[in-house]
Amino acid sequence: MTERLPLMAGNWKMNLNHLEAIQHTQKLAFALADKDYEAVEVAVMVPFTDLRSVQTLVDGDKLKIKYGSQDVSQHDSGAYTGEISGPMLSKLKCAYAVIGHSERRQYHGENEEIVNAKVKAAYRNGITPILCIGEPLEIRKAGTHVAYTLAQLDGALADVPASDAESIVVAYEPVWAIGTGEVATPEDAQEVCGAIRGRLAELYDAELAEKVRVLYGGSVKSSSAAGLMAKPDVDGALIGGASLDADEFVKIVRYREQAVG
Ligand SMILES: O=C[C@H](O)COP(=O)(O)O
Repeated sequence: MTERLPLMAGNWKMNLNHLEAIQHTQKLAFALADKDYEAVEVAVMVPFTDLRSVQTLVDGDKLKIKYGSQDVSQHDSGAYTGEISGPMLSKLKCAYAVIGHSERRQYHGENEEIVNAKVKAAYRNGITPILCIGEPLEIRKAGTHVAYTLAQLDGALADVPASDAESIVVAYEPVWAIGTGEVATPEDAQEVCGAIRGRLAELYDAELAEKVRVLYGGSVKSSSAAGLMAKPDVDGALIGGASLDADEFVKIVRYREQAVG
């Protein structure tokens, strides 16, 4: 079985201006030790306006923390006012781009076709997508959450070759758990993360599916991280609110030191 290095990715959402971003990243860099990075990959997904500041810090101080954007345009250049392209992000050495976050789907009308085009734009520019999928509350209540989430996965990966898909990060983020304080149980997370891995094996092959990291996101805190991470198909977390508190984020990175609760 492939060893998957867990990924703890903070999604700052629309928080922290570039000065605050510098302060926050320095705090993380100061708190995290080499041994933390050996056990876990640590990343921050920051607002576009913070990227240059974070890049300068990471490059200048040779920090091991990775960074990326929260979106990417499906187009590489042109008359798309307000958009930020893959080549721009790759010039800033972004390792990752969050794609298809439920807030983008809800507030910016991103559908499967757009998400699929954005996944391809990221790969075209050497950026690894953190693809977000997950069901809203009414779908969970109807009991069709696995099928719903897998359909989102199918749509996002349409015509994406295995040579690209093998590096994708998939984040299962049930919408009802995002920013609500209502974290999914480890069993809920495992059910869908396991199904995602199963579908990757069907779409590609078992070897690829074993390599891909599947994260859970939705109200993750240091008190819930260890329990989620104990599940075999949960390979990390996409952390919103708790990633804005450096001490709490570091505790999540060090989930192995926390009780399984
Ligand atoms: O991308 C992160 C998720 O939307 C989770 O956010 P949250 O941890 O604030 O619930």
